[in-house]
Amino acid sequence: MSATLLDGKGLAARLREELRGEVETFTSQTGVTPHLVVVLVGEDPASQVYVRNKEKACVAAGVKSTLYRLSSETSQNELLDLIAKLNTDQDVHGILVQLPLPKQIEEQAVLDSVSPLKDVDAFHPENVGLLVQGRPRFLPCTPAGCMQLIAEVCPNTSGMHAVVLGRSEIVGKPMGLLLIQRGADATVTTCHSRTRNLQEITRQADILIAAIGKANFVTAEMVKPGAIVIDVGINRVDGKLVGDVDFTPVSQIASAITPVPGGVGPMTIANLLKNALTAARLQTFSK
Ligand SMILES: Nc1nc2c(c(=O)[nH]1)N[C@@H](CN(C=O)c1ccc(C(=O)N[C@@H](CCC(=O)O)C(=O)O)cc1)CN2
Ligand SMILES: [Mg+2]
Repeated sequence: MSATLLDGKGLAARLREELRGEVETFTSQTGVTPHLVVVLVGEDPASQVYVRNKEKACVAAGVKSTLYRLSSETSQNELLDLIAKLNTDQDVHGILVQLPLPKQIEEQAVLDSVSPLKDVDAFHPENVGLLVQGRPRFLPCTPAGCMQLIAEVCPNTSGMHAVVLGRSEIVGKPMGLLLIQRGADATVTTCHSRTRNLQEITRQADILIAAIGKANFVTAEMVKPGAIVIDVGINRVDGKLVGDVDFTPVSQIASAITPVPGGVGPMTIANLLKNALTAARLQTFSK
Protein backbone atom coordinates (compact mmCIF):
# COMPACT_ATOMS: atom_id res chain seq x y z
CA MET A 1 0.00 0.00 0.00
CA SER A 2 1.41 3.40 -0.91
CA ALA A 3 -1.46 5.65 0.21
CA THR A 4 -1.54 7.38 3.58
CA LEU A 5 -4.18 5.71 5.74
CA LEU A 6 -6.62 8.31 7.06
CA ASP A 7 -7.25 7.10 10.59
CA GLY A 8 -10.79 8.20 11.42
CA LYS A 9 -10.84 6.20 14.61
CA GLY A 10 -7.81 8.08 15.99
CA LEU A 11 -8.93 11.50 14.75
CA ALA A 12 -12.44 10.98 16.15
CA ALA A 13 -10.96 10.04 19.54
CA ARG A 14 -8.98 13.31 19.55
CA LEU A 15 -12.07 15.32 18.57
CA ARG A 16 -14.15 13.63 21.28
CA GLU A 17 -11.46 14.47 23.83
CA GLU A 18 -11.49 18.13 22.70
CA LEU A 19 -15.27 18.13 22.92
CA ARG A 20 -15.14 16.72 26.44
CA GLY A 21 -13.12 19.78 27.48
CA GLU A 22 -15.54 22.17 25.75
CA VAL A 23 -18.54 20.49 27.36
CA GLU A 24 -16.87 20.70 30.76
CA THR A 25 -16.25 24.44 30.33
CA PHE A 26 -19.81 25.06 29.08
CA THR A 27 -21.34 23.11 31.95
CA SER A 28 -19.22 24.78 34.62
CA GLN A 29 -20.04 28.24 33.21
CA THR A 30 -23.77 27.71 32.73
CA GLY A 31 -24.78 24.88 35.06
CA VAL A 32 -26.35 23.23 31.99
CA THR A 33 -25.50 19.68 30.90
CA PRO A 34 -26.09 19.23 27.15
CA HIS A 35 -28.81 16.61 26.68
CA LEU A 36 -29.24 14.55 23.51
CA VAL A 37 -32.29 12.36 22.96
CA VAL A 38 -31.94 9.50 20.48
CA VAL A 39 -35.09 7.88 19.15
CA LEU A 40 -34.74 4.36 17.80
CA VAL A 41 -37.75 2.76 16.14
CA GLY A 42 -37.60 -0.98 15.48
CA GLU A 43 -34.92 -3.63 15.74
CA ASP A 44 -32.49 -2.91 12.89
CA PRO A 45 -29.28 -4.63 14.13
CA ALA A 46 -26.86 -2.06 12.66
CA SER A 47 -28.89 0.82 14.14
CA GLN A 48 -28.68 -0.82 17.56
CA VAL A 49 -24.86 -0.76 17.29
CA TYR A 50 -24.75 2.88 16.13
CA VAL A 51 -27.13 4.04 18.84
CA ARG A 52 -25.13 2.22 21.52
CA ASN A 53 -21.93 3.85 20.23
CA LYS A 54 -23.60 7.27 20.29
CA GLU A 55 -24.67 6.75 23.89
CA LYS A 56 -21.16 5.68 24.94
CA ALA A 57 -19.61 8.68 23.20
CA CYS A 58 -22.07 11.03 24.92
CA VAL A 59 -21.36 9.65 28.37
CA ALA A 60 -17.59 9.92 27.83
CA ALA A 61 -17.91 13.55 26.67
CA GLY A 62 -20.16 14.66 29.53
CA VAL A 63 -23.27 14.88 27.35
CA LYS A 64 -26.43 13.45 28.91
CA SER A 65 -28.10 10.99 26.58
CA THR A 66 -31.55 9.45 26.70
CA LEU A 67 -32.62 6.67 24.38
CA TYR A 68 -36.27 6.13 23.45
CA ARG A 69 -36.72 2.63 22.06
CA LEU A 70 -39.99 2.30 20.17
CA SER A 71 -41.40 -0.92 18.72
CA SER A 72 -41.21 -1.60 15.00
CA GLU A 73 -45.03 -1.31 14.95
CA THR A 74 -44.97 2.35 16.06
CA SER A 75 -47.23 4.53 13.91
CA GLN A 76 -46.11 7.78 12.35
CA ASN A 77 -48.48 9.74 14.61
CA GLU A 78 -47.08 8.12 17.75
CA LEU A 79 -43.57 9.09 16.68
CA LEU A 80 -44.67 12.63 15.76
CA ASP A 81 -46.33 12.97 19.19
CA LEU A 82 -43.11 11.98 20.95
CA ILE A 83 -41.06 14.45 18.89
CA ALA A 84 -43.57 17.23 19.60
CA LYS A 85 -43.10 16.61 23.35
CA LEU A 86 -39.31 16.57 23.04
CA ASN A 87 -39.40 19.78 20.97
CA THR A 88 -40.98 21.68 23.87
CA ASP A 89 -39.05 19.95 26.67
CA GLN A 90 -36.61 22.59 27.95
CA ASP A 91 -34.37 19.90 29.40
CA VAL A 92 -33.74 18.44 25.90
CA HIS A 93 -31.26 20.24 23.63
CA GLY A 94 -30.76 17.79 20.77
CA ILE A 95 -33.07 15.26 19.10
CA LEU A 96 -31.88 12.52 16.75
CA VAL A 97 -34.17 10.05 15.02
CA GLN A 98 -32.08 7.06 13.98
CA LEU A 99 -32.50 6.09 10.31
CA PRO A 100 -33.75 3.99 8.64
CA LEU A 101 -37.32 4.08 9.95
CA PRO A 102 -39.82 1.22 9.49
CA LYS A 103 -41.73 1.34 6.21
CA GLN A 104 -45.07 2.58 7.67
CA ILE A 105 -43.36 5.85 8.67
CA GLU A 106 -42.62 8.59 6.18
CA GLU A 107 -39.04 9.64 6.93
CA GLN A 108 -39.32 13.20 5.63
CA ALA A 109 -42.43 13.99 7.69
CA VAL A 110 -40.57 12.91 10.81
CA LEU A 111 -37.36 14.79 10.04
CA ASP A 112 -39.39 17.91 9.22
CA SER A 113 -41.06 17.71 12.64
CA VAL A 114 -37.86 18.03 14.69
CA SER A 115 -37.33 21.55 16.02
CA PRO A 116 -34.61 23.11 13.79
CA LEU A 117 -32.80 24.33 16.94
CA LYS A 118 -32.59 20.74 18.24
CA ASP A 119 -31.81 19.14 14.87
CA VAL A 120 -28.32 17.75 15.60
CA ASP A 121 -28.33 15.74 12.34
CA ALA A 122 -28.89 18.94 10.30
CA PHE A 123 -31.61 17.16 8.30
CA HIS A 124 -34.38 19.76 8.81
CA PRO A 125 -35.14 21.84 5.67
CA GLU A 126 -34.34 25.06 7.57
CA ASN A 127 -30.89 23.76 8.45
CA VAL A 128 -30.32 22.41 4.93
CA GLY A 129 -31.31 25.87 3.64
CA LEU A 130 -28.87 27.61 5.97
CA LEU A 131 -26.12 25.28 4.77
CA VAL A 132 -27.00 26.00 1.12
CA GLN A 133 -26.67 29.70 1.91
CA GLY A 134 -23.26 29.19 3.49
CA ARG A 135 -24.34 30.05 7.04
CA PRO A 136 -24.82 26.65 8.66
CA ARG A 137 -26.31 26.30 12.13
CA PHE A 138 -25.24 22.63 12.43
CA LEU A 139 -22.81 20.85 10.12
CA PRO A 140 -24.11 17.51 8.82
CA CYS A 141 -22.18 14.90 10.81
CA THR A 142 -20.87 12.51 8.15
CA PRO A 143 -19.91 15.13 5.51
CA ALA A 144 -18.24 17.24 8.23
CA GLY A 145 -16.24 14.16 9.21
CA CYS A 146 -15.16 13.67 5.58
CA MET A 147 -13.96 17.30 5.44
CA GLN A 148 -11.94 16.83 8.64
CA LEU A 149 -10.32 13.68 7.24
CA ILE A 150 -9.45 15.45 3.98
CA ALA A 151 -7.92 18.33 5.98
CA GLU A 152 -5.53 15.86 7.62
CA VAL A 153 -3.65 15.45 4.33
CA CYS A 154 -4.83 18.46 2.35
CA PRO A 155 -5.42 21.66 4.33
CA ASN A 156 -6.04 23.67 1.15
CA THR A 157 -8.64 22.25 -1.25
CA SER A 158 -9.08 25.47 -3.20
CA GLY A 159 -9.64 24.77 -6.90
CA MET A 160 -9.37 21.01 -6.52
CA HIS A 161 -11.82 18.82 -8.37
CA ALA A 162 -13.93 16.82 -5.91
CA VAL A 163 -16.18 14.12 -7.30
CA VAL A 164 -19.00 12.92 -5.03
CA LEU A 165 -20.47 9.53 -5.88
CA GLY A 166 -24.01 9.52 -4.52
CA ARG A 167 -26.78 12.09 -4.09
CA SER A 168 -28.36 11.09 -0.78
CA GLU A 169 -29.78 13.72 1.58
CA ILE A 170 -27.54 12.42 4.41
CA VAL A 171 -24.20 12.39 2.59
CA GLY A 172 -23.99 13.14 -1.14
CA LYS A 173 -25.89 16.44 -1.33
CA PRO A 174 -24.53 18.06 1.87
CA MET A 175 -21.04 16.77 1.01
CA GLY A 176 -21.09 18.75 -2.23
CA LEU A 177 -22.27 21.83 -0.32
CA LEU A 178 -19.41 21.63 2.19
CA LEU A 179 -16.84 21.17 -0.57
CA ILE A 180 -18.01 24.26 -2.51
CA GLN A 181 -18.46 26.50 0.52
CA ARG A 182 -16.09 29.47 0.84
CA GLY A 183 -12.89 28.35 2.49
CA ALA A 184 -13.03 24.86 0.96
CA ASP A 185 -13.50 26.24 -2.57
CA ALA A 186 -13.38 22.91 -4.39
CA THR A 187 -14.98 22.39 -7.79
CA VAL A 188 -17.63 19.71 -7.29
CA THR A 189 -19.15 17.13 -9.59
CA THR A 190 -21.91 14.93 -8.17
CA CYS A 191 -22.43 11.57 -9.83
CA HIS A 192 -25.26 9.07 -9.33
CA SER A 193 -26.81 5.95 -10.77
CA ARG A 194 -27.78 7.69 -14.04
CA THR A 195 -24.44 9.41 -14.64
CA ARG A 196 -22.94 8.57 -18.03
CA ASN A 197 -19.23 7.84 -18.53
CA LEU A 198 -18.75 7.53 -14.79
CA GLN A 199 -15.14 6.35 -14.94
CA GLU A 200 -14.18 9.25 -17.16
CA ILE A 201 -15.45 11.62 -14.45
CA THR A 202 -14.12 9.82 -11.39
CA ARG A 203 -10.66 9.69 -12.99
CA GLN A 204 -10.63 13.50 -12.96
CA ALA A 205 -11.12 13.62 -9.20
CA ASP A 206 -8.39 15.03 -6.98
CA ILE A 207 -10.75 14.11 -4.14
CA LEU A 208 -13.14 11.19 -4.59
CA ILE A 209 -15.96 10.65 -2.09
CA ALA A 210 -17.73 7.29 -2.41
CA ALA A 211 -21.21 7.27 -0.87
CA ILE A 212 -23.35 5.00 -3.00
CA GLY A 213 -23.85 2.00 -0.73
CA LYS A 214 -22.42 -0.60 -3.15
CA ALA A 215 -19.67 -2.83 -1.82
CA ASN A 216 -16.27 -2.43 -3.55
CA PHE A 217 -17.86 -0.36 -6.34
CA VAL A 218 -14.89 1.99 -6.83
CA THR A 219 -12.12 0.06 -8.58
CA ALA A 220 -8.54 1.13 -9.22
CA GLU A 221 -9.35 2.00 -12.86
CA MET A 222 -11.80 4.65 -11.63
CA VAL A 223 -9.20 6.51 -9.56
CA LYS A 224 -6.68 9.13 -10.67
CA PRO A 225 -3.15 8.42 -9.39
CA GLY A 226 -2.54 10.51 -6.26
CA ALA A 227 -6.22 11.14 -5.49
CA ILE A 228 -7.57 11.41 -1.96
CA VAL A 229 -10.23 8.72 -1.58
CA ILE A 230 -12.89 8.97 1.14
CA ASP A 231 -15.06 5.89 1.59
CA VAL A 232 -18.43 6.54 3.25
CA GLY A 233 -19.86 3.10 2.45
CA ILE A 234 -20.66 0.59 5.17
CA ASN A 235 -21.69 -2.69 3.54
CA ARG A 236 -21.87 -6.11 5.12
CA VAL A 237 -20.54 -8.85 2.85
CA ASP A 238 -20.36 -12.40 4.26
CA GLY A 239 -20.50 -10.98 7.78
CA LYS A 240 -17.61 -8.59 7.10
CA LEU A 241 -17.76 -4.78 6.84
CA VAL A 242 -16.57 -3.36 3.53
CA GLY A 243 -16.77 0.09 2.04
CA ASP A 244 -17.79 1.32 -1.40
CA VAL A 245 -14.13 1.31 -2.43
CA ASP A 246 -12.15 -1.78 -3.43
CA PHE A 247 -9.59 -0.95 -0.75
CA THR A 248 -6.46 -2.97 -1.56
CA PRO A 249 -6.01 -2.08 -5.25
CA VAL A 250 -7.19 1.53 -4.78
CA SER A 251 -4.73 2.04 -1.91
CA GLN A 252 -1.89 1.32 -4.38
CA ILE A 253 -2.97 4.29 -6.52
CA ALA A 254 -4.43 6.89 -4.15
CA SER A 255 -2.29 9.29 -2.12
CA ALA A 256 -4.60 8.93 0.89
CA ILE A 257 -7.53 6.66 1.67
CA THR A 258 -9.95 5.98 4.52
CA PRO A 259 -10.40 2.41 5.79
CA VAL A 260 -13.74 0.74 6.54
CA PRO A 261 -14.21 0.28 9.43
CA GLY A 262 -12.24 2.97 11.25
CA GLY A 263 -12.54 5.79 8.72
CA VAL A 264 -15.59 8.00 8.25
CA GLY A 265 -17.94 6.12 10.64
CA PRO A 266 -16.34 7.21 13.93
CA MET A 267 -16.14 10.80 12.65
CA THR A 268 -19.94 10.87 12.30
CA ILE A 269 -20.34 10.26 16.01
CA ALA A 270 -17.67 12.80 17.03
CA ASN A 271 -19.49 15.48 15.01
CA LEU A 272 -22.78 14.53 16.59
CA LEU A 273 -21.32 15.42 20.00
CA LYS A 274 -20.19 18.74 18.61
CA ASN A 275 -23.72 19.44 17.38
CA ALA A 276 -25.21 18.43 20.73
CA LEU A 277 -23.01 21.06 22.40
CA THR A 278 -23.96 23.64 19.73
CA ALA A 279 -27.65 22.89 20.36
CA ALA A 280 -27.20 23.32 24.12
CA ARG A 281 -25.40 26.64 23.55
CA LEU A 282 -28.11 27.88 21.17
CA GLN A 283 -30.85 27.12 23.64
CA THR A 284 -29.01 28.36 26.71
CA PHE A 285 -27.87 31.69 25.32
CA SER A 286 -31.10 32.57 23.46
CA LYS A 287 -33.15 32.51 26.67
N1 LIG B 1 -30.18 9.91 12.26
C1 LIG B 1 -29.16 9.36 11.61
N2 LIG B 1 -29.28 8.14 11.11
C2 LIG B 1 -28.23 7.58 10.41
C3 LIG B 1 -27.03 8.29 10.27
C4 LIG B 1 -26.93 9.58 10.81
O1 LIG B 1 -25.89 10.28 10.69
N3 LIG B 1 -28.02 10.08 11.48
N4 LIG B 1 -25.94 7.68 9.66
C5 LIG B 1 -25.95 6.25 9.42
C6 LIG B 1 -25.56 5.41 10.60
N5 LIG B 1 -24.62 6.01 11.55
C7 LIG B 1 -25.08 6.93 12.42
O2 LIG B 1 -26.20 6.96 12.79
C8 LIG B 1 -23.31 5.51 11.72
C9 LIG B 1 -22.84 4.49 10.93
C10 LIG B 1 -21.58 3.92 11.19
C11 LIG B 1 -20.80 4.39 12.22
C12 LIG B 1 -19.49 3.78 12.56
O3 LIG B 1 -18.80 4.24 13.42
N6 LIG B 1 -19.14 2.68 11.89
C13 LIG B 1 -17.96 1.93 12.24
C14 LIG B 1 -18.29 0.46 12.10
C15 LIG B 1 -19.32 0.06 13.12
C16 LIG B 1 -19.85 -1.34 12.87
O4 LIG B 1 -19.22 -2.29 13.34
O5 LIG B 1 -20.90 -1.47 12.23
C17 LIG B 1 -16.81 2.30 11.30
O6 LIG B 1 -17.10 2.69 10.15
O7 LIG B 1 -15.69 2.18 11.74
C18 LIG B 1 -21.27 5.42 12.98
C19 LIG B 1 -22.50 5.97 12.74
C20 LIG B 1 -27.35 5.82 9.01
N7 LIG B 1 -28.35 6.33 9.90
MG1 LIG C 1 -34.09 5.91 3.83
